[in-house]
Amino acid sequence: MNFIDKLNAAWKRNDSLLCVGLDPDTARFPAHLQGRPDGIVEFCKAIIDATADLACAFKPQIAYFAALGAEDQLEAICRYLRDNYPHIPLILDAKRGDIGATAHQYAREAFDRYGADTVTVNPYMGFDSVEPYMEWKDRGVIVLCRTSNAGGSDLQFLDVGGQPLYQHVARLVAEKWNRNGQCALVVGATFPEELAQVRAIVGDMPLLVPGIGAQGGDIEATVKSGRTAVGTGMMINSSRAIIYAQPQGDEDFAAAARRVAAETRDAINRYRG
Ligand SMILES: O=C(O)c1cc(=O)[nH]c(=O)n1[C@@H]1O[C@H](COP(=O)(O)O)[C@@H](O)[C@H]1O
Repeated sequence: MNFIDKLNAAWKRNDSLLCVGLDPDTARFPAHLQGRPDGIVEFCKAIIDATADLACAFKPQIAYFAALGAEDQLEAICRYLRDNYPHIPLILDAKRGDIGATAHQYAREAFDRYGADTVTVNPYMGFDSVEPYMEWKDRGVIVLCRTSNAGGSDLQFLDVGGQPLYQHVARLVAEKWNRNGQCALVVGATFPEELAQVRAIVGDMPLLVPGIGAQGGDIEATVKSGRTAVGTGMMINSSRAIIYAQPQGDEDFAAAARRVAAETRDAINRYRG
């Protein structure tokens, strides 16, 4: 099954547009997992098991692993996801961008080494820096368009021929780059008006939408701006607000993550129409 079909099935199966972000910061781990050589794997497995029926995707962020030289733990987590939850898309968040020959190696890393269903890429170097990922026709390519951070406006809002650059990127991907129907775009939940603009440009193309939760994006505005006619179309990511949810009563960290993930999924579903 290709990435788009898998995503469509996951939206339906779990009645969810929630993507659970795996950004494992060991300093924020519960005491019993700190200092353990397999601490990241155990932390992420517990989060995955606690939220898998609530999520339409999981998104590990590679920097949290690479910074610690813990790529072996990222491999183990990706394997765990593929073996136990093969119906849930695995998004590798790497945001790579480089010349074609190097991009091909990054694509091998994402798709062959980690077995990701899809990967985030940076379009700044143009089509020949993104094309190598498209050789894996059953995988997805998620192109940065309108990022969730304030500084995204520094470049993405520059006027190019009467439209902001992020709209140009949306058109380019929708009309030219998406030859195999495998592309998606990143649009931040912190900018619902731009999200609506992008949705109007790209039709039903899936959007990865980070920025609810810790970054403060408004769920109602996000869903109303980005949903498709059938009330799907988005992987709405929340990382820190879920994986570091404060336990209540005698909950453990994974139960707290499940509680917040369920609340978030339900809040999203309220506005899907
Ligand atoms: O591509 C991404 O996932 C991404 C794009 C973007 O514009 N903004 C953004 O926050 N992200 C990622 O989404 C996650 C957001 O994490 P939280 O703010 O903790 O929910 C992080 O892994 C970011 O690297």
